[in-house]
Amino acid sequence: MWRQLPCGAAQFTDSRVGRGQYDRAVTLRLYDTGARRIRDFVPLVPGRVSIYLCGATVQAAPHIGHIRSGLNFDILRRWLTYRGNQVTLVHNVTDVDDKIIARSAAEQRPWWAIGYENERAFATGYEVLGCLPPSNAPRATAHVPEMVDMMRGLIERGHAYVAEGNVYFDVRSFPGYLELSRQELDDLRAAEGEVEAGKRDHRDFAMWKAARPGEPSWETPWGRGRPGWHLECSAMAHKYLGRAFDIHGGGTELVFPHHENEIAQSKAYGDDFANYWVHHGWVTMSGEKMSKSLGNSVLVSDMVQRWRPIVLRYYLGTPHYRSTIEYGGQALAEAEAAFSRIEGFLQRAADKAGPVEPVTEVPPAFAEAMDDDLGVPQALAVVHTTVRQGNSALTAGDKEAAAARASEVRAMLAVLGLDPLDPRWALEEDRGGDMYPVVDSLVRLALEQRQAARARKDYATADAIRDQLLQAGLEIEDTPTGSRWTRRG
Ligand SMILES: Nc1ncnc2c1ncn2[C@@H]1O[C@H](COP(=O)(O)OP(=O)(O)OP(=O)(O)O)[C@@H](O)[C@H]1O
Ligand SMILES: [Zn+2]
Repeated sequence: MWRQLPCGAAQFTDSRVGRGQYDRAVTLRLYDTGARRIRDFVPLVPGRVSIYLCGATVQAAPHIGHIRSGLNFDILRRWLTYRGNQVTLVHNVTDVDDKIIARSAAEQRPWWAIGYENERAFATGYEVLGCLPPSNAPRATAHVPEMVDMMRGLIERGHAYVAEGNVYFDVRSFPGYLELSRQELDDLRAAEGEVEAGKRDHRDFAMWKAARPGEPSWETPWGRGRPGWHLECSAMAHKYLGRAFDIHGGGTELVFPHHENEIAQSKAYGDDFANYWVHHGWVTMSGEKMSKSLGNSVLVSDMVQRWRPIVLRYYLGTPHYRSTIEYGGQALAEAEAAFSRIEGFLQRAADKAGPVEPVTEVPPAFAEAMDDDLGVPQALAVVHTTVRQGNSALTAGDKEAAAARASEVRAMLAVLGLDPLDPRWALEEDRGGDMYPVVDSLVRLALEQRQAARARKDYATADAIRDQLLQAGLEIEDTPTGSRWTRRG
């Protein structure tokens, strides 16, 4: 069952991941799409970092690509917090758009019911995978007055015009248009799709769409209508983060047109807008972007039935944020095996040396990797090296060294949101009720016995164990890295 988790379970406190002191020195370097290079990250206000992340269009439940987006920024946020910054993260919800309206008509259900149902599914998806809740998750439809203010300002300054109840942005009025994506206005073709009424130039874009019968609409000085996608982000970033903020993020496909159009609106309105543009790579399937509209979605709700959420987080959160993740079971099995090695060490260290708390400072090599454009793969290599050192210490009977390594591993994992001893992961047990961990350890025991029977070529016993597990309603999958179990059906 895909269960709603208890409210407030994921309340964020700085102390959970951030114990480092902010020393006003630049440590983090980030790839900025605007500059096309890695830049030193200097927040506008020392010790405070403001981030706007383009969020979900809530026409369907989240696939793992959507959650990767939230996860990448969750790790960035945790690292900035560790470095002593107070981070404000705004992650918007697009709760009205063409696809939501089309679905509402097809299913004969209110547009707002579809939006809210999926908004909850997104929030649960992020939470189940251990993302800290954003500082705010504003909905587009709750910010029509702010959008009207922005449109009024842009019309007064000659950057926008009204035509047949639509409000368009005049792209030729803003000289900086297309600087982010480095395109030439002359090369720009009209967007495909329906022709929009009253446009002066085919490249102008709609900020506001005139009402159509049967569709949701809001009152404006120019008649009833509904927001265009780009306007909501400019208006909400302005409202919650002010005239200028540090980082604007989203997937690479948003660079054009969405982020170009946001920049045009906000800057023409008088805002300085974002100081850094951070775009992440996709989760793909057969090389294509996983996408609700392409129908190649792997839903988070399905995935957590087959994989532990912490393993999914490891799988989705540890490749570099600018890389592509081609979805596949083999990589997931490898992620599970790699994560189990870390967990196994922490467990053995606790058995031998007693429970340990995370150290205050992560090892310097880990910090260096994280500072280098959020180099999570390199940082993770430091985790694995530390695990190996810890295992050697255990073998040598050096409890003190093993405990020290375990403390370091926990501190590094906390920054990545992957500390299995963090109470938040106890929520995982909700997947199968309170008995999940008990069942899991019993089934693992049975699988180990089956493995031992196979190793001594006692295939009758191995098969009997497998049959018993199948009869109990479990599915057993043999992978190169070991056997896994899931519940059937
Ligand atoms: N396959 C993917 N991999 C990584 N990030 C993705 C993927 N699909 C969407 N995102 C990101 O998720 C966030 C929310 O996206 P949104 O709901 O607008 O999805 P979308 O791109 O319209 O998805 P879809 O194509 O599935 O409808 C955006 O930052 C977007 O870049
Ligand atoms: Zn946006």
